[in-house]
Amino acid sequence: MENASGKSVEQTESGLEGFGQFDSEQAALIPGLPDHIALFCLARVPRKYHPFLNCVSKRWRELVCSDEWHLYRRNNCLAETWIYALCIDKSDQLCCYVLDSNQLQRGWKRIQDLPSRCLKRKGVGFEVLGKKLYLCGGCGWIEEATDEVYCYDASMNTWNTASPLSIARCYFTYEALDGKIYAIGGLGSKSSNPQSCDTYDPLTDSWSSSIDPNIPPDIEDSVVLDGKIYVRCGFSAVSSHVYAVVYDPSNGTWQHVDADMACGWRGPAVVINGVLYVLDQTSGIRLMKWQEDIREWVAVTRLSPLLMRPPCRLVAIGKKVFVMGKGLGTVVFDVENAANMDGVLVSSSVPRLISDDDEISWDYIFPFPTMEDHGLHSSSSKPLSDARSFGHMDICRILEALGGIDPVGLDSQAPYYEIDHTEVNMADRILIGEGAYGEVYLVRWRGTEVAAKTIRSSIASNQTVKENFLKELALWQKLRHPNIVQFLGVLKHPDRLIFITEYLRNGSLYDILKRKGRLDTLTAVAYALDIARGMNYLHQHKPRAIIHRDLTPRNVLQDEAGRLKVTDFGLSKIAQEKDAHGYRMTGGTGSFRYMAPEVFRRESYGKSVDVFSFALIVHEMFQGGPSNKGEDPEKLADKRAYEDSRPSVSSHVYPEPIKFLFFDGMFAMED
Ligand SMILES: Nc1ncnc2c1ncn2[C@@H]1O[C@H](COP(=O)(O)OP(=O)(O)OP(=O)(O)O)[C@@H](O)[C@H]1O
Repeated sequence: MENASGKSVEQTESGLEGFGQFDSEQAALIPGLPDHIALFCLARVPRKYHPFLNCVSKRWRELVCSDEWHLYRRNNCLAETWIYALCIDKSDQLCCYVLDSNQLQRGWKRIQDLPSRCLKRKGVGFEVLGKKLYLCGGCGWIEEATDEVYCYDASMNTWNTASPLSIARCYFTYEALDGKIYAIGGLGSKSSNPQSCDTYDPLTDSWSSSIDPNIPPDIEDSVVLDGKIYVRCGFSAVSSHVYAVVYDPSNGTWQHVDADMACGWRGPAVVINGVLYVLDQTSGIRLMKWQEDIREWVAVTRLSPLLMRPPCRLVAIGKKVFVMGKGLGTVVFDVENAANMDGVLVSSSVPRLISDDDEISWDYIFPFPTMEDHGLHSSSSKPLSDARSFGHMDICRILEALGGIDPVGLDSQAPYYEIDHTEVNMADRILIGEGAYGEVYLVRWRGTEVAAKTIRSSIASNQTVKENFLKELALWQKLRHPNIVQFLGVLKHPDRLIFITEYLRNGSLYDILKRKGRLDTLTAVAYALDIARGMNYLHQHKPRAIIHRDLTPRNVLQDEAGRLKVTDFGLSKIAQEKDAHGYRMTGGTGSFRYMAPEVFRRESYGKSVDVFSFALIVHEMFQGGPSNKGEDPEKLADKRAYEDSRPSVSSHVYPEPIKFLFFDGMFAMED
């Protein structure tokens, strides 16, 4: 595979020849098109849609995950670079964030957990080669430096172990150059000599080591310039000066860097168009440039401390400089424009993370799928999942034959759409209300007001209840209808079960009826139609109808435009579980009032139970209050279940068709 990738650099420089190997014998990538034309088109699909491509067929997945695809996109300037940042979070554990440099508005996203063995490490190396991210060495408070290396394959979204470093080291510097990783200097374990350089060759998955007395142990930073690795060292290494050494891989020599260059190199560095830029944070934050012709450091611009919180680090992509401060607050500017600007730099920026993590290291790679992509795009939109959910069995068969996958199917291992809990600031939550399952809060997510529904730990701690609940949410997340409250995701929280839906600021139909009493006919009919459309959508769901089971005015919410939307159909599953465990359903909040007889009798039931509840809600809208208002809801449900009692219908309150609707609903025995 790696050999093939080396070869395909040359093959694909000029065009699509590198994909010739895909042509033979297999079914066409796109039926009716030669593969090289299909590839020409597919490679131009933006990065954010690759997870969708991944799911169309096995062959498309193999293509998107291949080195050839990666190289082709890079060689044709189609690649979209993502920046990876290694941070230490509040609990003192390593974590990794990623930023899509073309979509800054999406902000930093946390990627899949790092290998558990290295979570507590410090001084690790973090470097990129191709589409792989390497996490090397490091040490812990009680753990000596290690030689372990882990490799993250961004196209597969997996971590694996790679060949260990030649010697254990931590707090070293690392650079990628000519397709190899160099791990330089740092501190070692008691038995190892870190005054050496380890070189990793991905073609052989092996490290080779060379010792040189010029390699300093106290390394601050490094950068690749003119095909050489420049390493900046701390103050204390030799006398009281900052000094730097340079490694030339062409002859394997280490030399000291001239003092004029070394003394002005006072911070993280990047190279843009062969010019060295340094972020000097010793007084304010200034971007300096090394002007080789006059051999001087020249100030390019300065950054407002209001924009950034030092310590800052730098990454360059093309002519763009990304400056990351504390909590990954990020400022981006074009270095050419910055040079023409006087004074404080104004630029685009990415807000810092709420968790205020301290970043310690980062790098960037050319993009391949990451956890964020899978999390954001995959679950609700997999072609096979969609085809199944809409009952297009013939399309399912085609997709299955081509190796399509269904991550949201009922038997799926990844049934719900996760939202990183750091994206929602629960500290600023506003309590909207409380139901049988927990509190509902108004919170902000990605700049939008959303409702966060918390599930009491007494309910969510039951594993069966939780699993059923997540299964229901997996179903809900696929639904889209103007009269259905939009489910947005489950908050990935270590010890809470919280899910996010759209926020409907006008409250529930229960609130409306309480406020207004009896509704005029036009409004009541409009509301009834809204509910009916939403319910019809649920009942028409394929391959199985979704039955609400707990349709009440409290579970019908109104948006700002006055449209009603049905919610909480997933929760009826929990109610079942609660019943099974001896809990009451939602009696306290009045569900008994709208409960169909067969549900009360705990018989098997179908869509008609929702029709029953719907009829009672319609009745209530015309009547101006719940039927049999004074009666105890549970006794009422009992009477309806065992004595066939039904609310009375006064002829003057209802228009004739509504009266029929009401009777049909109340006495509907079959679906
Ligand atoms: N998406 C939402 N947008 C705005 N308000 C909401 C949203 N979801 C729920 N609420 C409000 O929060 C309160 C509690 O809702 P919740 O669904 O937890 O309980 P309920 O429906 O009142 O009762 P039950 O738990 O018995 O169904 C209600 O007043 C409801 O109007």
